[in-house]
Amino acid sequence: MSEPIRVVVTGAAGQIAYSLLYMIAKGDVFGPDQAVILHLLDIPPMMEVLQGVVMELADCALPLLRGVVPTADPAEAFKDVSAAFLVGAMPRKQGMERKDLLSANVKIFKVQGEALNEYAKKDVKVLVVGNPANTNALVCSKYAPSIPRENFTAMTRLDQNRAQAQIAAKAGVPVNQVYNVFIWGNHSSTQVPDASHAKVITGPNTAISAADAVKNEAWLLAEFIATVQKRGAAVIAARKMSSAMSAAKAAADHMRDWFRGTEPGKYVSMGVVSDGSYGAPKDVVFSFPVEIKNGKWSIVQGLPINDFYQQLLTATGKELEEEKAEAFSVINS
Ligand SMILES: NC(=O)c1ccc[n+]([C@@H]2O[C@H](COP(=O)([O-])OP(=O)(O)OC[C@H]3O[C@@H](n4cnc5c(N)ncnc54)[C@H](O)[C@@H]3O)[C@@H](O)[C@H]2O)c1
Ligand SMILES: O=C(O)C[C@H](O)C(=O)O
Repeated sequence: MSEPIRVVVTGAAGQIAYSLLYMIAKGDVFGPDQAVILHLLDIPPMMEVLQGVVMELADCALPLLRGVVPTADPAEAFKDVSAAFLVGAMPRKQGMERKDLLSANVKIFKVQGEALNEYAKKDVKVLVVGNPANTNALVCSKYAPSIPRENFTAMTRLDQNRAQAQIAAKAGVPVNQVYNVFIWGNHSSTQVPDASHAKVITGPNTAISAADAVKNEAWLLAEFIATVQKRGAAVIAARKMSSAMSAAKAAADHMRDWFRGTEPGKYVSMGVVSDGSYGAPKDVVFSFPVEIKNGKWSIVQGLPINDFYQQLLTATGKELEEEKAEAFSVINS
């Protein structure tokens, strides 16, 4: 058993954290041999609620959990952390787009970027979940210049998981038989769920394309894309609250793969600071298919993209550039 690592979860008294903390503390993310000390950040009015979460974590009697630090102080929360789940932010309500949260949330990520810069380990891996996640991740990275930009990522894994589940249901196979469906661009309704490279496992050493498995190309190009793009809104309409259990699972998947790597030939979606690959605008946080080895992600290069998807990629990239401009005008106002 190695030394415990310190992991911060912000918004620790909120909905997503309620599921996520358990997954981290029981070893789903950093593995069964990695002990953790959880730092729980929330705002001062939530400290009493947070005490209830602390009690429940103790009552789970989890052997990997070696300490819990509940706090409203970013300096204490980010001190010496190796991983940061930035969840704390306002969720959208029915009828809103995620970018409508920019003015409420973006300043949180400036403050937390500064705190990461000052107090976290220099190799900290940061996952931004709070919406609008891509642009918040970009802001956070800008205010943490001493930490490499590739250490700041935004969550599009929930969209990928949704896409995988849709294809599995349509093909009539368990979800783990579907791979290489991924998400391009923004975690917004312009995101591009792309099944054109997806495969469905049909036997011990055989796989076919998702198109052959679902036998319905028109569905893959229209209803599938729209369902995944609008799934967050559909959950809000039904639950009257935004997704939480599935968001926590996706955050755990994202950080697990980042720390522990991806299987050869199997790609995952991550919002990362764009280098302009596939014609995406540079210097926005854009979701790409990535492979991960030794704790480092790299964008999968050379995938053929047809005109249909290329146009969608251009639109989601444009939205990210607009969000970026708005975010910095809010911060500078
Ligand atoms: N990227 C994704 O796929 C995805 C999925 C689901 C939800 N989200 C987003 O995640 C965020 C959190 O959702 P939730 O359902 O847990 O919301 P929630 O309202 O249940 O919890 C948010 C928590 O954050 C806390 N908080 C607010 N400001 C803070 C700050 N400055 N520092 C620390 N904590 C702070 C709040 O007090 C609250 O306890 C929302 O922005 C939501 O839209 C993103
Ligand atoms: O849709 C939302 O506002 C929450 C989250 O981003 C989601 O995709 O479920």
